[in-house]
Order: sequence, then C-alpha cells, then structure tokens
Amino acid sequence: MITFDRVSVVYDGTDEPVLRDVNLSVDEGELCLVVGHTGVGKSTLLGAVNGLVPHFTGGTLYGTVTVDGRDTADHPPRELADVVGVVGQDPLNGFVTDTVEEELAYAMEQLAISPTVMRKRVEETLDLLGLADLRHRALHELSGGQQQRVAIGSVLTAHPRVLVLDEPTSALDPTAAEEVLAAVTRLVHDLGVTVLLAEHRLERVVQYADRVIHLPGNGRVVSGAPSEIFTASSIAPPIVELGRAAGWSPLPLSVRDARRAARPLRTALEGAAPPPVRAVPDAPGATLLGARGITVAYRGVPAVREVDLDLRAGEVTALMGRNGSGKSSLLWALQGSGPRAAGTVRVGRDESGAPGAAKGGDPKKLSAAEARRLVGLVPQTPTDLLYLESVKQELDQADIESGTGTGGKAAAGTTGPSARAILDRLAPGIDGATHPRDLSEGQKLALVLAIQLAAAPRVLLLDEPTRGLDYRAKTQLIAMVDELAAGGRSVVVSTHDVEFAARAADRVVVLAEGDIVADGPTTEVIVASPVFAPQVAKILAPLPYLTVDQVTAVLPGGEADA
Ligand SMILES: Nc1ncnc2c1ncn2[C@@H]1O[C@H](COP(=O)(O)OP(=O)(O)OP(=O)(O)O)[C@@H](O)[C@H]1O
Ligand SMILES: Nc1ncnc2c1ncn2[C@@H]1O[C@H](COP(=O)(O)OP(=O)(O)OP(=O)(O)O)[C@@H](O)[C@H]1O
Repeated sequence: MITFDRVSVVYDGTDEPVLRDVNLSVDEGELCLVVGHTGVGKSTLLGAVNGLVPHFTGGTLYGTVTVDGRDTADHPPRELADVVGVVGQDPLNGFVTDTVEEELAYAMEQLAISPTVMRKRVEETLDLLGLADLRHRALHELSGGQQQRVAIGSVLTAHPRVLVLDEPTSALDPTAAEEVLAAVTRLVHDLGVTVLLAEHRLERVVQYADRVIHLPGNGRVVSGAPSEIFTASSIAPPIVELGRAAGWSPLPLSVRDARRAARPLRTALEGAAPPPVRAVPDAPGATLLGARGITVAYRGVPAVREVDLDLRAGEVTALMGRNGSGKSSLLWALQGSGPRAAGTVRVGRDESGAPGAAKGGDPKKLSAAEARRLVGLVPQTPTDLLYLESVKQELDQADIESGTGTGGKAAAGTTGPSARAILDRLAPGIDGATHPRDLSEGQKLALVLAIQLAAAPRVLLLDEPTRGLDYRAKTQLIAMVDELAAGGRSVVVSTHDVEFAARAADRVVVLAEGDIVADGPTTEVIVASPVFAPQVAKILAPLPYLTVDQVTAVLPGGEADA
C-alpha cells in the first residue's frame, strides 16, 4: 500500500539527511508504529507519505514514495486526499473551518460525497469520539484534548484507506486514548485500513501494533515485529523494561500477557517493601501559593468550580483528569492571565533576602515582569511563546530576562543553569541558528521548557509538558523538576501521562468537571485507579509498585524470575 524506494530527505540549510536511503513497504491492513527519539525524523517519514514532505515543508526528497500506486512526487497532498488521511501533531494548525460539525464534514465536502452520506458519517463520528455535546462549539474554544479528537474525527469521516497519525493521543486522557486506538484498530481489522502511527507514549500503543518501524537516529529505518524490535531498541515502554529486567522471553507487550509472565515475580516481591519513587521531604514545605474559591466560567458555563488549592515548597503535583475537566483553565487562573470569575490567589513573598527578591501578591494584580518571577506557565501549545528568529536568540533572551546568564554564559552572582544548558539536557544537539519554526514538535517544547525553567519562578505550572517528548527527555525533565522542588519551588504538572505522573509527582490532584475529586500522595491516588495506574502497577497489582526502578531496586538484575 505504501512503498519507500531509496528515499532520502534533506532539509534546506542542512547537509545531513533526516532520512537516508530508506526502503520500506507497508501492506494493506497493517498497523505500523513509528518510534524514535525526539527529532529523528518520524514526522518527516509520515509527511512523505502524503507528499507534505517536501511539497509544504521545503527540502528535497530523493527516491520514490508511492501510495496505492501513486507517486507522491507527481501527486501533491490534495490529490492524495481520497486515499490518505493525515492527523498532524498540532490539531489547531490543521483546522480549516470554525466549528466541530463543519470540520468533521470538510474533508467529505472536498471529496464531493453526497449530503446524506455526509450526515450519517458526521453523526457516527460524533458518537465514536464522544463529541456529540460539542458539535456546535467553536474549535478554538475547545480544550486541547477535545481539539485532538476533532482532528482525528475529521480524517475518519472521509474513510481513507491509509491513515497517517502523528502522535494522535498526546493530548488525550487515558480513556479517550484507548477509545480512539480501539476505533482505529477496528478500521484496520474490519476494513483493511493501513495505519502509520508515530507515538512517544508506547505504553498506550504497543499492544495494537503489527509492526514497528524504528528510527535509530542515523537517518536509517529498521522495521520488524514489535517484540523483536523492542528486545534491542533504546526506547521501550515500561512493560518492556520490566520484561527485560525480569528476563521474560518472548517479551510480553500487553498488560494481560505480562500479568501471566509476572506470577513468579510477584511471588518474589511479596513481603519486600517497595522503595519510595521519590525522596519524600521530612516535613511539608511552606505554602507558596494559596488559591481560594477559584471559579472559571466561559459564557456563564463553569469550567472550574470554587477550587481551593495550596501549593507547597518542595512539592511536585500532578494535575490529572478527563479532557475538558478544567485543568488548563485552572492553571491559567492561578498564573493570573486567564479569566477568573471568582476567587483569590496569593503567592507569598520571597523570604530569601536575595537582592530584587519577588514581593508576592496576586499575580493577576502585579506587573507582568513581577508576576513572571512568582508564577511561570508553560502552555499546552508552547509555540505561542516563541517569537524570535533563531533558537539562540530565544535562549539569550530567556537568560537576559531571568538574569541567569548573558549570551549563554552564567552571569556573576546567579546560580541557575542557562537556558542553553537546560535545552541540551532535554533535547541535545539543536543548532542555535535554527529557526524555531523548523524544529520538530518535541524540540519546540524542549525549547519552551528551557526558557521557562531558566526563569525558575517560585511556582512553575506545566500544562501537558510531555507531549512529543521521548522517554529520555522525560527522564531529564523529571530530574529538573526534582531539582526545582529540592530548591524550594513548587511545581504543578497537568498531564495525561500516567507513567510520567507516577515517576515525577509526589502528590496527585484529580479534577472532574471543574471540581477537585481526589487529592493525595501519588501512590494512593493512582494505584487505586484503573484509569491512572501506570503499567507496572497494573502488572504487579495488588503489590504497590509504580515504576520499573522500584522493582529493580528490590531485585537487582531481575534474576528472581529465573
Ligand atoms: N521544514 C523543516 N526545515 C528544516 N528542518 C526541519 C524541517 N522540519 C523538520 N526539520 C528538522 O528535521 C529533523 C526531524 O524532524 P521531525 O519533525 O521529522 O522529527 P520527529 O522525529 O517527528 O520529532 P518529534 O518526536 O519531536 O515529533 C529535526 O531535527 C528538525 O529540526
Ligand atoms: N475559550 C473558551 N471558551 C469556551 N469554552 C472553553 C474555552 N476554553 C475552554 N473551554 C471549555 O472549558 C472546559 C475546560 O477546558 P480546559 O481546557 O480547562 O480543560 P482541560 O482539563 O485542560 O482539558 P484537556 O485535558 O483536553 O486539555 C472544556 O469543556 C472546554 O471546552
């Protein structure tokens, strides 16, 4: 269905090809998972399938890509639209209409599908993706996850024979992600649709894959059966890491198979107490931010209802909850620039006595510069914060604003790492001359995180910060968040990434329809929940383990299973 014949892609201004002499053939009805570190070229590979690369991205494509017998060199994306449906990483970017219903119908209109068929498919898709209540809503007023669902739906309605999905579940809550993937799998099994799917959260998708296409980072592509590729690959979901540590062969890829394989492991672990995932401070830190009665409403409809929240020094809090439950609205209200229908926020003064220490107060009432030093927010669409011409300019600007360095060199009297140093930990090897627009999505996020982390505000709010980040970058992010917390800051991470929450947070707050419905230590809140439990917890339940590291700490080498 899809063939790559000696394909190389070189972007303008670079010498190194992103893809190098790639040969690949994907059969009809195959679901292929595309994996690789941030910036290795997954989106480039996917974009080549419908001709977005190079027709829209620039650069040069050597070799031949054919889809359903059509050469993408002679067929621009518009002429492939009846065969290939593409969902990109940034749904807002891809929208062409204004409302949910219009967007779901648009692709069909372009293909001149009859109105009666259109009606029927729109209704089916609204139900399939849980969008019925939102059908008349404006697209730009939807939450991130709601937008992502619409983007997926708008492609499904056209019934393409090939689906190209670039991180389709990155903004979805765990249940919605499962539903979307189940729907996609049904198309593969029942209608023989061919799917190419790039995803960093492998724990969500491995069990559905027929084949894995791995981009190891040298421009080449390795493809094979999932268990075969994951035996050796440098990227692996927790289930695979656990399987490797325990010496399971063949590697189980579904929780169900892993639970069977794990019987001896569970027996071996019984009686041993799992070490804590994170070092827990002896006493709770001082309250840095106190919010009371926070209410956010859009045209009279409440999205956050009278929320009270205290954020303490040294604490990393995961904010979780369904798509549309009010997480982003709450974060923006705390930060001060979002709407607030009622309630107060108070950030305490900086007691460190450092020159120019922040005064404290309600960030909404302070000057932008003052507020930024109290509360920082990395938004869900980080590119909103990038406006300069090169990565280097962005980093330098961040250092000047935060006083952490000048031009990348640490300035006298400052302690924090420069934005460049932070970026290199999250996504190594980005050329400073690159225009931020040309970065991969994961690289853009890493850049925005570096800018915000360099400012090291007392309270740092991260809205879905692991979208597009590979496991390596997430581990780095966890380490940096840890350092900030250890330095007396308070960090809140709004996330659907249960694996990240399990490793990064000591406290989990769950929102449902704008109310806090759970608030407690991570282990208590997420192990008890079928939705938020990470893979290791599911595999080893009822034992209270959350991460592979906890298991290996108890069983060095994992030989207990032998
Ligand atoms: N239009 C472009 N012009 C120049 N360079 C580009 C362009 N698009 C991507 N690149 C570069 O090509 C490389 C591969 O990018 P790509 O988006 O394919 O990576 P990716 O594997 O999808 O990353 P992520 O996991 O972050 O989505 C990156 O280093 C990126 O900076
Ligand atoms: N500008 C807006 N106008 C109208 N409604 C809005 C607006 N922004 C958000 N909403 C609605 O408010 C509710 C909460 O949205 P919010 O973005 O806070 O949710 P969220 O928990 O962050 O969701 P997600 O996990 O999908 O990012 C949603 O139902 C959303 O559709």
